[in-house]
Amino acid sequence: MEGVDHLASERSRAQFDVEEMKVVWAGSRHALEVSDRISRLVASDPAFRKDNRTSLSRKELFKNTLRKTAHAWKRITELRLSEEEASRLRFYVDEPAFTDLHWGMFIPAIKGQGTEEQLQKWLPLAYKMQIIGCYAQTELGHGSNVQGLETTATFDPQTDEFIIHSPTLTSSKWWPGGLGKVSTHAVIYARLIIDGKDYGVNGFIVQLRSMDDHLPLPGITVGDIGMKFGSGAYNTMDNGVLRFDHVRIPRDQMLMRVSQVTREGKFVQSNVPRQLVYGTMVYVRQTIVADASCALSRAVCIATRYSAVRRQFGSQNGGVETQVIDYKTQQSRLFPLLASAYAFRFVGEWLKWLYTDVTQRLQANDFSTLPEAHACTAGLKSLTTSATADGIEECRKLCGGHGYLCSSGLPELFAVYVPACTYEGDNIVLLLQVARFLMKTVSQLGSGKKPVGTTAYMGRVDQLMQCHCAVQRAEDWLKPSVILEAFEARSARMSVACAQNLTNFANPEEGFLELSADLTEAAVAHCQLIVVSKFIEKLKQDIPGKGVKEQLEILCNIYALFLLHKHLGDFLKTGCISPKQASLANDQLRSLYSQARPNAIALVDAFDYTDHFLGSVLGRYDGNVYPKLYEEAWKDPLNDSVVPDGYQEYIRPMLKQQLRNARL
Ligand SMILES: CCCCCCCC/C=C\CCCCCCCCCCC/C=C/C(=O)SCCNC(=O)CCNC(=O)[C@H](O)C(C)(C)COP(=O)(O)OP(=O)(O)OC[C@H]1O[C@@H](n2cnc3c(N)ncnc32)[C@H](O)[C@@H]1OP(=O)(O)O
Ligand SMILES: Cc1cc2nc3c(=O)[nH]c(=O)nc-3n(C[C@H](O)[C@H](O)[C@H](O)COP(=O)(O)OP(=O)(O)OC[C@H]3O[C@@H](n4cnc5c(N)ncnc54)[C@H](O)[C@@H]3O)c2cc1C
Repeated sequence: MEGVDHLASERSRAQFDVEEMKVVWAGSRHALEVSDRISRLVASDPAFRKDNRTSLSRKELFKNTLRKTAHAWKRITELRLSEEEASRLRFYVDEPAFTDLHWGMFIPAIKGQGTEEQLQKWLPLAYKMQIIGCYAQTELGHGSNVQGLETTATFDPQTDEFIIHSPTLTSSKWWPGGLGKVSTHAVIYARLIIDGKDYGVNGFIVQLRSMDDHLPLPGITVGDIGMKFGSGAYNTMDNGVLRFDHVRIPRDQMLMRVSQVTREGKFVQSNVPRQLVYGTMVYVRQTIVADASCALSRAVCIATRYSAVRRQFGSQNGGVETQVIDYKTQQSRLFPLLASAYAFRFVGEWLKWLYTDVTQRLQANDFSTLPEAHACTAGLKSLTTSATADGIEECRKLCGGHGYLCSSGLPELFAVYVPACTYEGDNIVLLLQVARFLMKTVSQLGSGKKPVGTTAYMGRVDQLMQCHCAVQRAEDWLKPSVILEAFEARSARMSVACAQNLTNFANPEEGFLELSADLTEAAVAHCQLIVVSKFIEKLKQDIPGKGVKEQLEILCNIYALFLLHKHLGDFLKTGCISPKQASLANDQLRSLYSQARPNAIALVDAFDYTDHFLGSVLGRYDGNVYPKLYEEAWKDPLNDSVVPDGYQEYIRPMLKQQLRNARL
């Protein structure tokens, strides 16, 4: 029935103020106003229609994306949208495009690694989109191992130029988004060679295409790398391949904030750490954490609404069947994901603060917090994207068969999201970076150097190695101090165990390789502690609105106790809790699910997603699922004709043949 809210009775059961929860989710009243206004602007503009994506060919899909980005840019300039509004518009348009790399990596790379003069020259052009850029780091042969890149930038003192060259097939740039068909420029990463000496990987601005006719410049071969996972999905993006044949660029197109090459060909290292060449990745990893909460909340919103609509079994005497959301198994799969979406939101907010803080310090030549910023962005990027990709797939299963239909929105969401586990650093490679940081922290404990920031708890290692969990009743698991101590003890004990095992190897690098699987588990434990502790910190803030804080407390406890249940092996093996305490945690978790149940629909309404953005028949706000699913099926191009194309050629002859055989 059109216009009827099938989820109204669910909404009436909510025990908190949904409008105030929307403010908490958005981050502020102002952010909610902007987000709400822009989401409606996008949803009401037919140019941003997206329900036909999965049936378009690659060429149509790509052209459609070009049309949408041009329209988006027109609206941004016509309406004079602020950076915040423009970025919300990009979010609600919900389509990966070359503009992501232009705004998200090309501009930040120049900003972070360029000198003042370089910023003044390139940024105005890029901001007005008079040039379009991408971030070309990865090559066919090397992605994770940035130090292994092969593209060369050889200084020619005669002409004051660099010669950019791809010496091997494996040195071809491979993957950069926006490179294949659109970008006119790129920040490319290449080995700096002066007078035969290799000075390692640096960034260079290179023009790729003519500004007159868009043709590649001499010496440049560029194209798209081909179809990717899923229909629609990330295929709106022109991930590209690029080869250089001795392409010359002026010397001042090397990004020279970190290192410089003088007119005489002298290499000069600034007083900033070399690692700043990797700065753009730190920036993007931080944005990816915030984005994880968006992708996960979207899947959870669909699965929660559908779970309240869907009924199976349990009918007594012809009465209504049970809503599947009332099954404890459904709750134990769904509610931890709901809690994770909120947890990732808050850790994302905190990470943004950390990133801003480290950037300000870098500007003042204080590099002390850079290793922590790298470890946190790498680790949390890894943790949140892995959990989100798995969570989206779990939401698909939570929707049963209908979740497999493209009209559920979940297959495309998964296909677009899952490369986040790989891009901006493979998740395992990034966890190993965290592990390195943790091992360094543990090794310095005896030196009197006090760990700070997210590793401050390691400073209490003696106490954490011996403490006994105080839980005696299930309710004790609701105390933040109890949860924190259990997570800190588990993380400290796992790191210390790894550090002790490493001492059994004569060569520490060999030991690190041999123990790398254990090390990634220690890194996960540390990152989970960060997420739990930031959720707990969030709850210490003043949070207005009837029942809002109480609901967040329930979600925080679900998140922590769900992790404890999932990683019980770690907690028991390290002796942080006893089997009896584990079973009390489980009892508490079941009780928390019951408390979350009446609020589930309102908790996903608080994400404030429009039906346009959700793009899901199952997740519709009004819960009117069945008529819409039925309607949607008839829109499939296969249903354009009752008898399919191909009947005459393939089906009819087969049927006739069977008939002839039967007569013989
Ligand atoms: C609709 C139209 C709208 C119109 C427009 C509207 C406006 C829109 C506005 C906004 C839109 C914005 C949208 C943004 C969206 C962004 C989209 C993102 C899409 C993502 C696409 C993907 C891109 C990529 O993938 S780029 C390539 C990424 N590559 C990697 O991540 C490679 C991974 N490898 C590495 O990072 C490193 O090599 C390493 C970490 C593995 C290190 O390797 P290793 O060799 O061991 O170490 P080494 O290099 O020797 O380093 C030694 C020490 O340095 C430390 N270190 C390493 N990395 C860092 C770092 N990043 N920072 C600081 N320190 C670092 C390392 O720990 C070592 O330290 P130690 O103390 O010596 O141990
Ligand atoms: C959709 C998408 C968009 C992208 N966009 C861009 C872009 O715009 N610009 C750009 O420059 N790049 C881009 N990339 C490339 C991306 O950054 C790399 O693919 C990524 O960094 C992983 O590197 P790799 O492909 O070399 O993986 P590999 O390193 O080859 O990984 C293969 C396997 O080896 C394992 N492995 C590797 N090293 C280690 C180790 N030291 N220890 C243990 N295991 C290890 C990994 O865990 C993985 O299982 C994009 C990639 C994708 C998928």
